[in-house]
Amino acid sequence: MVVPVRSALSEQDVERATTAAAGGQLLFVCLTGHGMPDGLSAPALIRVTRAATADLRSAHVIAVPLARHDGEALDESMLDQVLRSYAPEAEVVRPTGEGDYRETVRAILRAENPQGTDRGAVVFFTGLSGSGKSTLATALLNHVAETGERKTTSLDGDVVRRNLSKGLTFSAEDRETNIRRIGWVAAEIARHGGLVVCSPIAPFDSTRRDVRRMAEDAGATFVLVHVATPLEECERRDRKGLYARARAGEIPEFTGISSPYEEPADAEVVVDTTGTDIATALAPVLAELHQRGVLTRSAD
Ligand SMILES: Nc1ncnc2c1ncn2[C@@H]1O[C@H](COP(=O)(O)OS(=O)(=O)O)[C@@H](OP(=O)(O)O)[C@H]1O
Ligand SMILES: Nc1ncnc2c1ncn2[C@@H]1O[C@H](COP(=O)(O)OP(=O)(O)O)[C@@H](O)[C@H]1O
Repeated sequence: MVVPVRSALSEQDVERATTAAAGGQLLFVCLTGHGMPDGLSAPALIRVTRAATADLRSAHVIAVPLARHDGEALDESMLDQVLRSYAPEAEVVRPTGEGDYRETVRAILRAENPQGTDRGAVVFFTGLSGSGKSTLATALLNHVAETGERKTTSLDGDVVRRNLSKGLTFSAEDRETNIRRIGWVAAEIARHGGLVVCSPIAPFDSTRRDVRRMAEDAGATFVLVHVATPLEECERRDRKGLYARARAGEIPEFTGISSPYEEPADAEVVVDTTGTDIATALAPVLAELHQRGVLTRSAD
């Protein structure tokens, strides 16, 4: 009997396979190639399969790096060939995943898929220069430092450009490289359970969506915050005098003046900081983070 495995086996799956094998050999084939394991990493798929079948005497667990292709029919026929090459005469038992999991399997699934504040998270502020991204990011980081609930990392636009992205320009290509680097680092930190607060301009919709995908593929919660303070207000603030210089033609490709900012249509939170204090502007961000389980504690 041969069992192709793409996700955790339930007790009922194992029982069905054992009954069908009627004392004969059982071969569990973990499909570990790209796109095959369902919601698990390849090593975790092997571990849960070993745990689910630990009590079986005549069972073997092997891993086959068969990757998912474009069509279901092709995937099925490749799988069929693979199974037949390992066990030419064997009947195939397909698991349903329905039923209960053994405690050892559940423990692995829990560790692989952390929930609540154990789960990594990326809070990504985007908006024009002077919109309030750094101020709100700092306020959020201070809030979390005060509650002591989670470990945090800040990836602020200006700071990243002095370190990780030193030497990059403000061309569209370099901005994209800059944001992808932020996304990659953020996803790696979040993969290990950290809370990452990013605050670059990130003017392009497609790059922001890529960053969301990177974070979510790392198993993290992603929250996009559009700091939607209008250009007129950012320009009125002109804290660094950059808008005046951009208007005077001294800074080329300045966001909002001579370089585009694509407003996000997929932001979880939108805040306009015009005429509001910082705590008021941060409130909807905190509400979203509490609602998503990223934070649970309140500052006193
Ligand atoms: N041409 C041009 N356009 C926009 N911004 C400019 C430019 N040149 C320098 N600066 C300063 O760089 C900060 C933005 O850097 P980012 O890395 O966040 O930008 S981007 O996401 O790569 O588009 C931005 O900082 P913030 O004001 O904190 O947003 C500016 O101070
Ligand atoms: N409610 C608010 N939230 C955030 N910033 C505000 C608010 N009201 C006024 N500001 C001011 O706006 C400016 C925003 O600057 P900054 O946070 O550096 O923006 P960015 O990082 O988007 O360039 C700061 O001088 C800040 O004090």
